[in-house]
Amino acid sequence: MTGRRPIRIGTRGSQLALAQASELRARLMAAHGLTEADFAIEVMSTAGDRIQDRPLAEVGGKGLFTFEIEAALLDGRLDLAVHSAKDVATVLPEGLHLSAFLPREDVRDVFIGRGGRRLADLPQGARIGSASLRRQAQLLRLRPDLDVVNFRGNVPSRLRKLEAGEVEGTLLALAGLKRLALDASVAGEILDAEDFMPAPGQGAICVESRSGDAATAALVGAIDHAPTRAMLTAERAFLAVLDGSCRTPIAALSRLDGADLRFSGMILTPDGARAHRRNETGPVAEAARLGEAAAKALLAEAGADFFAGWAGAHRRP
Ligand SMILES: NCc1[nH]cc(CCC(=O)O)c1CC(=O)O
Repeated sequence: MTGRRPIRIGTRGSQLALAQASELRARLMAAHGLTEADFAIEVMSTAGDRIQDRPLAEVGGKGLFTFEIEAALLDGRLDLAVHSAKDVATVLPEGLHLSAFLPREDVRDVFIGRGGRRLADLPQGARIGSASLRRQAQLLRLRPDLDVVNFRGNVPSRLRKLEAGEVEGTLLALAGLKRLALDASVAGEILDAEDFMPAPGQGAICVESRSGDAATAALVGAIDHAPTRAMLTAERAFLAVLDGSCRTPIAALSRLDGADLRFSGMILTPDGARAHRRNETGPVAEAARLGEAAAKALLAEAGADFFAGWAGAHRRP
């Protein structure tokens, strides 16, 4: 690649985003015999980074962490962008596609209690910080007495706020802690993914690029991880059906079992009082259909009144 302009990778500037960009670069270097000098990591600020004082739900979740980066891709200022798959909207801007998925990290959430406290040991009414409606709903389902308050900021700043006593506990994705090498030092309670379901896409990193850019597609296609792509295809199809219909908490879980994909999807009311879950199993090749089928079944099962009461509550990552 010597003599060519560097491959420009767009990313947000959080520590987690930079760790993800480094991971992508390392995989591309290994696959193609490239060096760091062949890449330029372009750090970009997004609306999601700048708006810290309001719940994401109020701001409107879709594309909040990706819009500026996608505009730079479309303008040709970037060759590719790296995102947490969880933050990527189901409908991409015209002209962009997800050209690769990296091997998925752990999908589970971790409860981090002040002083190492576990969820079951929290006092009545304890204040828990989370900006995620999905986590709020599942937490309240287990512990309706808890007081869930909005809690924004990147992973290290949330951990600092917890330590400072702003809240008694918080929930984070284990994947993020691992990528920041914080999983060993942060005493957390790893929650079983069956009992406390992850967000669609949680723990996966995806690469976005221009649909017509064959050179970039070939470059990143070499590191595309087929099992992760299959799981994400089911989860994003599930989300795509529900996104247009509701703004309630949404959780999903895919497991690969030989040639089969076992998909579970769940919708809840934000207070956790009602929840519907649906499982669909079928060939990996039908991943999208499994996710869609689960979503349609849930829409039918939950009924219009399930969604009506929560029209003002937006989905949050
Ligand atoms: N909503 C922000 C966000 N997007 C991706 C991750 C974590 C890493 C991942 O799920 O891949 C996080 C932080 C968190 O939920 O703890």
